[in-house]
Amino acid sequence: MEQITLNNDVKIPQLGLGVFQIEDQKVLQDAVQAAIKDGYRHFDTAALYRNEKELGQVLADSGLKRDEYFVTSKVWNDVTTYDETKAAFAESLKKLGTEYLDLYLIHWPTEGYLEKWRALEDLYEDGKVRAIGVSNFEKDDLANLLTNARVKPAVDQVETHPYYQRPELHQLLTELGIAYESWSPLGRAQNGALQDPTIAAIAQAHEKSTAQVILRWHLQLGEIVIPKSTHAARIAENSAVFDFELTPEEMTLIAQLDQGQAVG
Ligand SMILES: NC(=O)C1=CN([C@@H]2O[C@H](COP(=O)(O)OP(=O)(O)OC[C@H]3O[C@@H](n4cnc5c(N)ncnc54)[C@H](OP(=O)(O)O)[C@@H]3O)[C@@H](O)[C@H]2O)C=CC1
Ligand SMILES: O=C1CO[C@H](CO)[C@@H](O)[C@@H]1O
Repeated sequence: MEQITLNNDVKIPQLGLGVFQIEDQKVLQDAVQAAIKDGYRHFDTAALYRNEKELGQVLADSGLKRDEYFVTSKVWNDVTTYDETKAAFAESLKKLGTEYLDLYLIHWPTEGYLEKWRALEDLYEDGKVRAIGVSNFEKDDLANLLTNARVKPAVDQVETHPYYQRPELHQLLTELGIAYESWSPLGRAQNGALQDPTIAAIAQAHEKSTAQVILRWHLQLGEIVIPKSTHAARIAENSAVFDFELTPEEMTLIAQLDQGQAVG
């Protein structure tokens, strides 16, 4: 699995498994076990997803050593103070059954996010989390955070797919040295991108699926991606994206599909 080096030198596998909406223990177990077999070593959860305990259990039973996989969790919007953030982090660690997180994110820039960031900075400086970052932060939120931060976020996890490409945010994060992580990278399979004729033609040329072309496009833009699936065949398909390359012309054709349309 390819890795990206974050701005604090921590390495993150560029592709991971998102586990939003996988709450059933058996379904989660099957998905994560299938992913591990296919080489996934990066798992993206959140307090909101109500599956940290189940994910922690599968990882603990996987036979992988703790430093062989990367786990992200996120502090939800109902947490608004420094102390609540520390408590939420401790709760996530306990549920995940681990002594540290690889990446902890502020899920949305809602009430108290500067105070929440101070708690994340302290957790980071205490060695409880290897990298800290944000999610769903736009230009103004980032500017405000950076004015007040001691530690620069390592990552901004934001919605991105071919019909919602966000080139300006991409450029800004590149300039700031903050890694771009894409959520709903397949447009949640809801917006038609998986059936797009331009993407289908590119897929046919490479003997790949449209999902693989979309994920490859994200990877070639330097993004971290966390597609979600509960189906073993799709989990395998989504990880088989490191053995082909889109041409500059194909990247341009996909760039032209942007509609500025979010799904989340
Ligand atoms: N920070 C944030 O605010 C947010 C973060 N996230 C994170 O991002 C992850 C991914 O985003 P998500 O919203 O789940 O959307 P995705 O873009 O990953 O799409 C998931 C959907 O696509 C389907 N799918 C997956 N692979 C394929 C394939 N190869 N072919 C056809 N269909 C496929 C899945 O179905 P099936 O499972 O049936 O295979 C599911 O319905 C989440 O799990 C979560 O970790 C998501 C939303 C917000
Ligand atoms: O992580 C998340 C999963 O999706 C939800 C609905 O789009 C988001 O609100 C949330 O941020």
